[in-house]
Amino acid sequence: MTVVGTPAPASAGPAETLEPRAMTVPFPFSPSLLAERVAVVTGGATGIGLAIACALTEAGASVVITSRSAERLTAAEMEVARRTGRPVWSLPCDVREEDDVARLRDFVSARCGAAAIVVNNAAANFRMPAEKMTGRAMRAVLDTDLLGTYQVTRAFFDDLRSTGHGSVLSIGIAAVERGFPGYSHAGAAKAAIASLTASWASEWGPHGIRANCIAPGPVPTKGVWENMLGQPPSSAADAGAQAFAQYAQAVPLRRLGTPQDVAAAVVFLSSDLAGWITGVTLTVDGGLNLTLGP
Ligand SMILES: CCC/C=C/C(=O)SCCNC(=O)CCNC(=O)[C@H](O)C(C)(C)COP(=O)([O-])OP(=O)([O-])OC[C@H]1O[C@@H](n2cnc3c(N)ncnc32)[C@H](O)[C@@H]1OP(=O)([O-])[O-]
Ligand SMILES: NC(=O)C1=CN([C@@H]2O[C@H](COP(=O)(O)OP(=O)(O)OC[C@H]3O[C@@H](n4cnc5c(N)ncnc54)[C@H](OP(=O)(O)O)[C@@H]3O)[C@@H](O)[C@H]2O)C=CC1
Repeated sequence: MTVVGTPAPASAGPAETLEPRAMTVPFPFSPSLLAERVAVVTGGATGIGLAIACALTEAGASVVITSRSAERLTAAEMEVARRTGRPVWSLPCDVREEDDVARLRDFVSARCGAAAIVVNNAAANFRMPAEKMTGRAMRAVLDTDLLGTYQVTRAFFDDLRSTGHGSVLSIGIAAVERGFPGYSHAGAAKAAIASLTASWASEWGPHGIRANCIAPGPVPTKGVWENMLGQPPSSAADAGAQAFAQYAQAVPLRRLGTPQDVAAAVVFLSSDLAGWITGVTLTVDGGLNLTLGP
């Protein structure tokens, strides 16, 4: 059984070993909480998406993960099985490509049945000053984060409705209404995702589909290190690691987030425990947004 905040395995790379740990508590949900439910997690082979796939699996769901890399997906299948003792299924899919997304829907349906839970976690990012932002750069991120989220969710609409308890969860970013300096493309995409979520919640509530957004604060995954900060640090003495350690002191709860912090919120919001919660953006950031002023 995995736990929330499970320490990284001995084989983990430097980025994982430097990840700050949550308080270690037993997996808090019943293993039958999501029994008979089928879940799809985009970007589910790494970082936060992998933790979400593990947590949904542990809560009893049948989970399909997807990303562009077949290699990473195969490794993730093994990792989920190792951590949970249960299988997941995977299919490469670029969320920007409509044909890929249609294949994904057919694959999920054939292997597991109608999806009741869709987690839009796939995203792309790179630092670029706003005045240098080309149309191609803007589109690369909007297509992945925003169009991908819309496209995947819409493809599964009939499935979500047919289950009678559909749940869409999209991963945003905490305090996005303040902008995202250096990443204006990702900030715009994530802000739009919060609006999409509210529209879906209103339009699809009568169909029994809930739609919510989770907005994490900083979670030092390998993806963040590689795409936003350069190479992962080689040791805790590395300047990047030191900067993160300092950043953690600004957080009221005095630590950065872990993928498991976000995954626990996903399991709760996906389940009937949250059966009357829809259209919300839940911030998961240790209180960091409270320090940013009015
Ligand atoms: C607090 C933290 C919050 C959030 C965290 C995360 O999201 S973590 C998630 C982190 N995970 C990830 O990010 C996942 C991995 N990321 C990726 O796969 C890529 O970043 C991608 C999907 C954006 C590439 O999309 P693609 O194959 O369509 O790209 P392309 O090659 O066709 O280029 C299109 C245009 O984009 C530009 N441009 C592109 N890349 C860079 C760059 N590195 N550098 C600079 N610029 C870049 C470039 O201008 C190019 O136009 P040009 O100059 O040719 O006219
Ligand atoms: N870590 C953090 O501090 C924060 C993260 N977030 C959000 O959390 C989510 C997960 O981030 P994190 O785990 O840190 O980073 P990762 O880089 O580990 O996760 C991003 C995932 O998206 C997948 N992906 C990227 N582009 C595509 C695409 N076109 N089609 C399908 N899959 C794609 C990647 O897989 P592949 O390359 O194989 O396609 C990767 O698995 C993202 O939505 C991110 O914006 C939000 C706030 C803070």
